[in-house]
Parts: sequence; structure tokens; C-alpha cells
Amino acid sequence: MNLAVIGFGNAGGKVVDKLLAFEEDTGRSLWRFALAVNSAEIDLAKLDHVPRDNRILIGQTDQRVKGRGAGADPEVGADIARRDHQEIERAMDGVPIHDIDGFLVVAGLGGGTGSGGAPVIAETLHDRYAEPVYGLGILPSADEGGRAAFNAARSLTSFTEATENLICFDNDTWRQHGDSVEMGYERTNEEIARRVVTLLAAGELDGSQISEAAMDSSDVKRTLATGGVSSIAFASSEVESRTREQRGLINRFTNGHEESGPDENDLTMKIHGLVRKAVTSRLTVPAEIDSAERSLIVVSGPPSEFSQKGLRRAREWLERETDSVEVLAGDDPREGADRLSVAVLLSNVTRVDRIDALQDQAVDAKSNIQQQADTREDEINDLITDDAGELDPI
Ligand SMILES: Nc1nc2c(ncn2[C@@H]2O[C@H](COP(=O)(O)OP(=O)(O)OP(=O)(O)O)[C@@H](O)[C@H]2O)c(=O)[nH]1
Repeated sequence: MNLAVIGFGNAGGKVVDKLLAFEEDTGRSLWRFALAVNSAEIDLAKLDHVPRDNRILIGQTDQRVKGRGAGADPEVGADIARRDHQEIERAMDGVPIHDIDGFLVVAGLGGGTGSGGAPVIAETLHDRYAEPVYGLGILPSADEGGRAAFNAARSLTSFTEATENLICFDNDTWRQHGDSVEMGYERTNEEIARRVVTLLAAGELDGSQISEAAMDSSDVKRTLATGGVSSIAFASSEVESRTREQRGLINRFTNGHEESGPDENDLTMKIHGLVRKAVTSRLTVPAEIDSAERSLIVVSGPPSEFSQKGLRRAREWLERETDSVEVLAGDDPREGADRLSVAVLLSNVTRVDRIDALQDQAVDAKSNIQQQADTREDEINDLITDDAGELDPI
């Protein structure tokens, strides 16, 4: 696919930066336009890959923001996104609209700018362009507290409604003991980029080789066109360089039509095994896979490692596991790649415990926030006046 990507807020910008870095490192070219929008000047300055002219500071004239962020208040994030929409839209004029299959809006949902602003910009894009708008929403980890859960649960509803599909990534699931916050984010952002780029680069028109079972961007679009929330599974294995060269040679002699031979069974098992491994290991957000409406398998790597039989078996296996006939599978040839990677999109998953838990935490937080607001004025009064009311203020 070819996409325009927009990062909203601090996490949104950092993840977009990583998506661009991963694209560059792996010789892909799926991002046809990248924009970072934030209310904190300092966060925009830290980005490495988003071009300077494509970094937009919003909310500068808002007294609550003044270039320093939305203070984890999504109402502020939504307000400034609405108020400064013209500036954002002006920047979006640079999108090569005839060259893209859709938009991807990225944000962390636990804060203010991304949580409130991303659904607003998704809706604006939806109204202005015919191309589909997808979301990538990062859920806060449980230990970030009630306010982050409250923001994320509210944003999840509006972001899902404003997009064709919201791919979720759960920080709680990917947290590791011993990581500092920044180190943890650096690592998780790389994991996000690996998964999202491997999945969405399939079918990109970049002049690279087209294989017999090549994934088409319309397949990816169809799988994403369900509405709701999605999760990505991923696994990869190293390609031994000698084997790669040997297979490449055989492929050249047989014009890529090698159907059987001593290696064919190995390749079939390898691809089938990788798909099983991906789906049974950690997903971007843990979900019951048989609740997915549609799925898509992308196998990416050197074409000498591909096996159509392996792909077919993997698809049949996933159809059984998801109890659905809506499973598409294809490959994405990357000559020279040193890994064989599999990304599986589980689209419109409806049983996601982590989202239920986030909503429970948000409901508790809402009643705490309400309770504290109700009693706060009395408590302040109690503190600043004497018990018997004998003292007069000056
Ligand atoms: N995976 C990942 N999550 C992040 C990162 N930075 C922040 N987050 C998550 O994103 C949420 C929102 O944080 P930010 O993006 O900093 O907030 P913001 O949208 O800029 O909003 P304000 O700071 O209130 O203006 C946090 O609650 C974290 O859960 C990151 O680099 N990677």
C-alpha cells in the first residue's frame, strides 16, 4: 500500500518517526507523505525523520497550551485540533492524493493532544477525501493510572468511529521489567514499526519484483474495511545466506517455478510454522482470534524463501483457527532481505480483554474524579477557615 501518515501528539510523532526509519532501513517506500502535529514544541524538535516543514505546532495561542502540551486533557487536544484545522489542512495539501491508497493517523490515547486530536483529524480527513482513513492507537499501560485509562477509553470510542479501522497497540502487554520509560518506548516503537510496515508495505507500488502470489493493496484494503478494532501478529526467522544464494540460483534456472524438490517441504513447513508462531505469540493487542471478522497473512522476504504450498496451508490453518472463510494470504518479495517475516492482520476482533479492563479502570477513575471535584471546594474551605468561624478574612 501507499499511504500518507500523520502522527498526533508526542507518541504519534515518535511512532511516525520510527515508521519512516524502518521503511528506510528495509528499502521500502510506502509512506508517500508524513506529518507530525503536536502542541508541544520541544517534542516536535526531537524528531529525526519527519521533514521539518511537515511538523505542525498547534494551540500556540491557547492560554492552556502555549506550546507546551495539552496537559493530558483530551478536551484541550480536541479543541486546538478543531481551532487550528486550517493550518493542518494546509499542510495536508502536500499529500500526493492520486498516489495513495489511504491515510494512517497515529496517536497515544492516554494523554491530551493525541487522544483528543487524532479522532478530530481523522474525521476531517474522512470528510475531505474519498480515501479510507485508518488509525493506529496506542493504549496506555495499567500502571499509568486512572486518568490515562479514562482518556484512552473515551478516545477509543471516537477514534474507532472516525476511522475505517483502528489498529491497536497495548503498552501494558509490551511493557518489560527493568526498562526505563524511554528505553521501553524506544523498544516498543520499533516493534510497532516492524509490524505495521511489514503488513502495510505489501502491495506497495515501488517498482520491486511482483511474485505469483503477490499481495495486492486492494486485499489489504478489503481486510481493513470492517470497521472496529484490529490486532497484528508477527514472527520472523533469519534466512541463512548460503541457502538464500543457492535457492536464488535454482529459482533463476527454473524461472521461479520450482514446485518440488528437497527444499520445498522445508519451505512449506517454515512458512506454515511462522504463521502459527505469529498468531500464537504476543499480538499488538491480545485478542481472541476466533472473534476476528477477516484476516490477512503477508509473507515478506527473499522470493527464494517463498512457498505457495506453505502459504496455502497457513491460510487453511488460519481459516480453521478463526472460524472464518475471510482469510487472504499473499507475499511481498524483498530481494536481499535477511529475514523471512510474517505479519497477520486480525481485523475487527470483538473479544479483547485488555480493552474491557481499560474501560473498567476508566469507569472507576471517572467516579473518583467526580467525587474529588464534588468535595474539593468544601475541603479547601475547611482548610482556609477556622473551625468556629471566628476569624474574618482581610
Ligand atoms: N508506545 C509508546 N507509547 C507512548 C510513547 N510516548 C507516550 N506513549 C503513550 O502515549 C500516551 C500519551 O502520551 P503523549 O503522546 O506524550 O501525550 P500527548 O498526546 O502528546 O498529549 P499531551 O502530553 O497531554 O499534550 C501515554 O499515556 C503513553 O501510554 C512512545 O514513545 N511509545
